[in-house]
Amino acid sequence: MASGLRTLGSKAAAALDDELMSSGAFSIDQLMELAGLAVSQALYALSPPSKSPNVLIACGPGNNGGDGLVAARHLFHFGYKPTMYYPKQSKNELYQRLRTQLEQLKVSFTDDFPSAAQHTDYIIDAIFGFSFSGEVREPFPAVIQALAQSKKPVLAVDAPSSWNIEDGPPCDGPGKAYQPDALISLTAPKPLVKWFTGRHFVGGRFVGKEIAEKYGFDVPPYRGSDQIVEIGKNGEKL
Ligand SMILES: NC(=O)C1=CN([C@@H]2O[C@H](COP(=O)(O)OP(=O)(O)OC[C@H]3O[C@@H](n4cnc5c(N)ncnc54)[C@H](O)[C@@H]3O)[C@@H](O)[C@H]2O)[C@H](O)CC1
Ligand SMILES: [K+]
Repeated sequence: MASGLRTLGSKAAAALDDELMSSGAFSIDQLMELAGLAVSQALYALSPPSKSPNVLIACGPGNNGGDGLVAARHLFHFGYKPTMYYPKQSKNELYQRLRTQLEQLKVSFTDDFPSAAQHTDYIIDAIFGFSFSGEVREPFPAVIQALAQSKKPVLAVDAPSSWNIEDGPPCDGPGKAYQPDALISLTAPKPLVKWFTGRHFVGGRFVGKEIAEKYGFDVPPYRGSDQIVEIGKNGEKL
């Protein structure tokens, strides 16, 4: 309860996703679009394009990476210049379409994350979310290392990548010293927020009170038409 809001563990988050996409009648495209839009709005709240025009977005192989691809498109339209690092690309049609949409906007892709990280203004970590487990596999250890050592601010999507969803930062390895500047939790904070010390947003506005109660978390106190809400250490709206 470090954020003051009740949290959602990794198994419950996956079960909720399944329910939203079965009896809830949502498609993954819809959920990912709202999640990615919320990520882009969190970055805008943290640092508008006039302050940090260049954004490097690291995307992993799953839906966390998909949120990063969607966020990049919105950020482009907000006036940022996104650069993508997306080393393990899924053959799934949804991800291919998200990539094509970026290519049509002439968004650039890089293979060298550590070098790109030195020449950007802001970094988005969309590598792993609530389905991450175990030790970080190649090619991501060097990326986590670069995130941990980054002098540029980092916004993590749903989880600081390499952190255990329930137990927080790993005891050793490249993620041990990783503490991003900001985090956007999607739908609800995960238990790892207990170890997180930066600015905390919640987004992914697609769940009503009834479902939230069933899964034991709170619908965040969104204001008006906002897709995100910043949460203080005691759960208050900032
Ligand atoms: N309801 C919501 O809030 C929604 C959130 N979304 C986002 O989806 C992710 C969860 O997505 P999922 O595809 O289940 O998993 P991940 O992206 O977290 O990762 C899976 C991916 O990573 C690989 N992997 C796992 N462990 C490791 C490891 N140790 N080393 C290397 N690779 C690893 C695994 O093989 C998979 O390929 C959630 O966090 C939100 O960001 C949805 O967009 C919308 C609904
Ligand atoms: K992440």
